[in-house]
Amino acid sequence: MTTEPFSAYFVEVMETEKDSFFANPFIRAMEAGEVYPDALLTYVQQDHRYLDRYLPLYERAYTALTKQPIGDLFGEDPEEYEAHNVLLDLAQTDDQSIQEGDYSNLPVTEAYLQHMEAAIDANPFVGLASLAACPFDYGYLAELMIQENLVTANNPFVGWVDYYRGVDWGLTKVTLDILDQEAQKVSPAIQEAALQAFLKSTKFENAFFAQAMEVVHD
Ligand SMILES: Cc1ncc(CO)c(N)n1
Repeated sequence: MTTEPFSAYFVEVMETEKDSFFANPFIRAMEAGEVYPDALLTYVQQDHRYLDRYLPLYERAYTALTKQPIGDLFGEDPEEYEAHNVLLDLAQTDDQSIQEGDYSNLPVTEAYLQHMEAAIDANPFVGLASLAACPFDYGYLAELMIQENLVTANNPFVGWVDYYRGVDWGLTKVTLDILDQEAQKVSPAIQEAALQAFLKSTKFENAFFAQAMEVVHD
């Protein structure tokens, strides 16, 4: 056992991966305050699908590890409508198409969800680590974007960044606390598998932004 909490590795992963997030065309457009309506709509559609499946997966891993019901852990806006609406407003569209659901999952969306599902099936600790990237990475990136003045008050995306800077910390903290506690009960091999699952999810997070931007160039 190491003296560092298990979740400290997640910070290390993001320190390594952050440059590739900031090279991502979707993030670069955000920093530049450039609005690509098709990319934003595609992102929100895919994210709506993603969260619909993510939330039950999270609940599965959470209850398997803690033996507790999920309660109101997801808070008041589990589908993240507030954040999505910032993007839909910028794209000058309402969310009708999203609610009607007349679109399919893009490959990264599907692959990312299947990765988390398989991780939970294999082991709930590994599963929760794979699920942790979702709140952790957004919180980390949003904080950095504000701290480093990459997105400032007059940037049209500042509301989106502010949302993830604040709201996701609740779920992040609970998730990291569980992982830090459970890490002490699992083998080094399972810890390593969990770290790899988190890294893979983080790479999917980057690809998830990128796939939305690809529609602009179609
Ligand atoms: C794909 C993805 N990752 C992370 C978040 C943040 O919850 C989100 N809404 N969507």
